[in-house]
Amino acid sequence: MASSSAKSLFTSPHFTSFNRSSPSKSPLLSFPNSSVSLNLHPLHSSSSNRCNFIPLRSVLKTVESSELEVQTSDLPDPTFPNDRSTILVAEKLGEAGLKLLRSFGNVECAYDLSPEDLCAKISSCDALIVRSGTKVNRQVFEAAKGRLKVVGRAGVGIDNVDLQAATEFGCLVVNAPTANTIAAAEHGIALLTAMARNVAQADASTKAGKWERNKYVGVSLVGKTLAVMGFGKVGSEVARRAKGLGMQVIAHDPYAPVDRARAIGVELVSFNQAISTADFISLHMPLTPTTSKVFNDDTFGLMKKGVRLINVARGGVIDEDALVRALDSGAVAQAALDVFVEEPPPKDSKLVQHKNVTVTPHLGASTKEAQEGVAIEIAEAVVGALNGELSATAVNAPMVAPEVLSELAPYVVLAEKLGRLAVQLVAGGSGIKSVKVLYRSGRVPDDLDTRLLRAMITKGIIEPISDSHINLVNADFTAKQRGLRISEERVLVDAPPEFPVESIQIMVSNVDSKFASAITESGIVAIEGKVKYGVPHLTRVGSFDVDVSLEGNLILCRQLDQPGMIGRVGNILGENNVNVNFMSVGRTMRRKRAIMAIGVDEEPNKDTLRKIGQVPAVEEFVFLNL
Ligand SMILES: NC(=O)c1ccc[n+]([C@@H]2O[C@H](COP(=O)([O-])OP(=O)(O)OC[C@H]3O[C@@H](n4cnc5c(N)ncnc54)[C@H](O)[C@@H]3O)[C@@H](O)[C@H]2O)c1
Ligand SMILES: O=C(O)[C@H](O)COP(=O)(O)O
Repeated sequence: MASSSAKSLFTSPHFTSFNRSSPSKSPLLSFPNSSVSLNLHPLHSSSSNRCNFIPLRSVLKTVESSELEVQTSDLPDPTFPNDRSTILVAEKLGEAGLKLLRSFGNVECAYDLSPEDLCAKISSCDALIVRSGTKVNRQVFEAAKGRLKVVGRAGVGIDNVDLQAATEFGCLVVNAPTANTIAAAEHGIALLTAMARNVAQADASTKAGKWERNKYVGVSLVGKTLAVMGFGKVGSEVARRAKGLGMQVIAHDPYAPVDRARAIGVELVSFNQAISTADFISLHMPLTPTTSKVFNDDTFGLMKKGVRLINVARGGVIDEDALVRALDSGAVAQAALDVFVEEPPPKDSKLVQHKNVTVTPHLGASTKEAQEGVAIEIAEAVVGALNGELSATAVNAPMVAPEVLSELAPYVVLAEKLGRLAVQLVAGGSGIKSVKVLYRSGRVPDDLDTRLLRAMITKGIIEPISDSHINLVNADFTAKQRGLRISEERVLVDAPPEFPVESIQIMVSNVDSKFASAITESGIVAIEGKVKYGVPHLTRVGSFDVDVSLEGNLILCRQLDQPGMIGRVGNILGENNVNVNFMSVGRTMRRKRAIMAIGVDEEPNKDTLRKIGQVPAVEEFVFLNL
């Protein structure tokens, strides 16, 4: 979205800045020009927020009294106002969640879409909700053409979502990590007991008219050792239940707190110790590059002969061919599997057909209770994200608590405007590589969460000079991709701690400036701002103190400090119908040099700017678009 004001700013350097000692250079940096937009929303990049804010409590209230039916294909209601968000639900979701979503936006339920159909639909959707059966890959984000703001995974595992691509496209990914924990743990225990007593095989045999009491003698659980691999939410619930069955439980999890394990009487051990001492091994780790095929020929070789394996985590943590070999050789006596590398697995899968294997079709989360819970959990997360709230279940963005978000609100505006000013002060061709941000605060550094401010500074620096749309999700990634290094320092100062930030200073090194006075004695472009009575102010430019509210646009003007300058420049602006909203003068010494900072509501035309440049005492000036 290129605005004409931004274009004229960047393509008319002669009239936007003027420097007697060093004539202005070419337009800013070498990136394409783009929009000038301001937005507090951490996900939306344009200033038009498509969603109306509805507090979640009132959404829930609406849901309770709603009569809406669940339908499998619910095209957007044409009577809905156009600015409602469109939410595509691509896999079956519990009714309570659907109702909550419908009370907020246009909901289309389209299950079993082919990858092509999903890509075709996605460019008209603001949010997408899936379970484990839909691959949300890079093609989906590309096809979304920037509209998709949030992907909601109605469950825990996010291995079917390309998080890197989501981040690059500035799309938030949220999941529903808690509502199906018990269901998955109960399914793990169901598989453990069913496998130990051959329930599935005996059931099939009996229904086939046989009576095979000797063939299906099982093994007992009491006193046996169970290794829980991955001691997270599901793993620890499985451990708790297995202890109730009289099993010895050990666990392996490199990241689990020892205290939590100790509290339920579980010993955390190494990977090798866990798999070599266990009679039963239950898998509960996520599928990641590190855990992919971690159960393979080598590791099966380390296990006790005749071990029994349960997997309700992800098929990909097991090398399935190796498991077939281990089952054939008897190294693994039995396996009970809910999840597979490919889902559904091929009909002739040797693993699925193996006589010592019990299988279910990824049913771990499939209880009525869990599905309703997951649906509500994901609907709340998606609605919250579309409303600009940062979800507690965000997977690819820093989580910022709502109270932090609200107290930082005015500083977020300040941060973006300072970033925007800093980039415009840099002379064309300089190329910004290194930016240092200094936060002065009355709070100890650990008490100041600056991730949101850093993201907004990045947005301010990059958006005016590129096509990128920056939000909290992709700010760090985009900065890195452009070779822009943003370092931060927090300094404790004597200021009231009830305000999170006293001042924000942005320093850009190794660049020329189109306004030489913005360069400090140490040769860096530096500006500083503060929030005063809730309004962002520019308080320092280079070595000059100024005080101008950051609203509208800004003219910085360096002149010889002499009487009548404010009147002269003010007159030129007034004669040309440019309204001055704020003005301040900062000087180094009486009757030496001064900087005049003038806030203007309108963008002065070229002629007006030329007239300011022609005032004899004016040494340099720059027009900056906020
Ligand atoms: N079958 C189902 O329907 C179903 C239902 C729910 C969850 N799941 C799957 O179960 C798994 C666990 O879910 P959760 O909710 O407990 O997640 P969780 O994040 O609470 O727990 C995962 C645990 O695995 C640990 N871990 C990570 N890498 C590990 C490694 N290399 N070795 C050992 N442990 C490692 C983590 O530290 C964490 O404690 C996920 O893969 C999830 O997708 C499946
Ligand atoms: O990771 C999960 O939450 C489970 O595997 C459940 O997946 P599902 O939503 O496809 O049942």
